[in-house]
Amino acid sequence: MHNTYKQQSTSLPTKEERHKLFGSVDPGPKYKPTDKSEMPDLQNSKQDFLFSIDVVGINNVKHPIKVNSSLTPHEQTTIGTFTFSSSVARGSKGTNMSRFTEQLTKYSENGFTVDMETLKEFTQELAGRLKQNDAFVQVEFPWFFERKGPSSELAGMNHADAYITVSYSADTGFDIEAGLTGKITTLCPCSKEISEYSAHNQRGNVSMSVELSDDFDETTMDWKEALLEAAESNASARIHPVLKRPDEKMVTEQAYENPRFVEDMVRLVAADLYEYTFVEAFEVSCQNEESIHLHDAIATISFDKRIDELG
Ligand SMILES: Nc1nc2c(ncn2[C@@H]2O[C@H](COP(=O)(O)OP(=O)(O)OP(=O)(O)O)[C@@H](O)[C@H]2O)c(=O)[nH]1
Repeated sequence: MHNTYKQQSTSLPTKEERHKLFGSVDPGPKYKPTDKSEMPDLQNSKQDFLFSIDVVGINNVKHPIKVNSSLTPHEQTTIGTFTFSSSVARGSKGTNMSRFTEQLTKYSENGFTVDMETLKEFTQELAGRLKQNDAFVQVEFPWFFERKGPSSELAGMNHADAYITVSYSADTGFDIEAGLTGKITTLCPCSKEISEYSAHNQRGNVSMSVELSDDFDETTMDWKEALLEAAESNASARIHPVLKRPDEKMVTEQAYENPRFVEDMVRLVAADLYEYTFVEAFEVSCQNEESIHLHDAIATISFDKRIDELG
């Protein structure tokens, strides 16, 4: 099969000869077992290895995933970037790293739909597969959603970067965190105030991490849409893939009517997250890519409703 696209050439040495030319050698004698049952299992050796390990595993694992969404498209295939880990006790040498990707493959056999219930099941099962009391899974993915121009209603695709983390412990159960970074337009209030005309603006990156309440039900509420709305509805303007002139005029004027400092952004988004009943604690950051500087402007607020009080 592979020969069908190869040019028949007599002017070059054969491929084997070429490999030897560049240093390949014949295999030497081999004495170590090739049967798995006869191979030493170093990572499972038991001894006092001085310290327990908090986190051991693999990251930067890219895999296709399916994501459901309240916005169009309601189902999409995107790329998940996973981190898998667990702790390892002082008396064990290491983890069994093949089991992380082995389980990912099992879940992917019929298409891996990443939602919180499935990830909880995945994480608990992973702890069992690793023979550990705990496991941790994080998946980050670009989440796509349709966005229409405000006047023309011409649609295009935007995306935000979303993540979910699930920590499982046989003793304490699950901890779930979700987050989203969405892009927005901000127009500088100072620039608007002091200038005879115009105002400089920025592309802002609003990053939100939320701890979800125990009774959060993903089947009745899409947390991705809620976080995106918290970022975009408080911005000077939303970002659009397709804008005709009437759209552009509306977006430009809307930004001028709603100027925002980076501080304004984090405070306004914090207010929305504070009002969301499904959020127990949150962190919101904004990073504005300045158009009149080479540097960015940043601000962050952290708030835990169980501990912190307003005022
Ligand atoms: N524990 C550990 N494994 C590593 C590390 N780096 C690579 N590995 C690889 O992890 C793989 C082995 O995974 P295991 O799950 O222990 O393989 P196994 O013992 O055949 O699998 P089980 O039968 O499920 O126990 C090998 O390919 C190792 O080389 C490391 O830093 N620590």
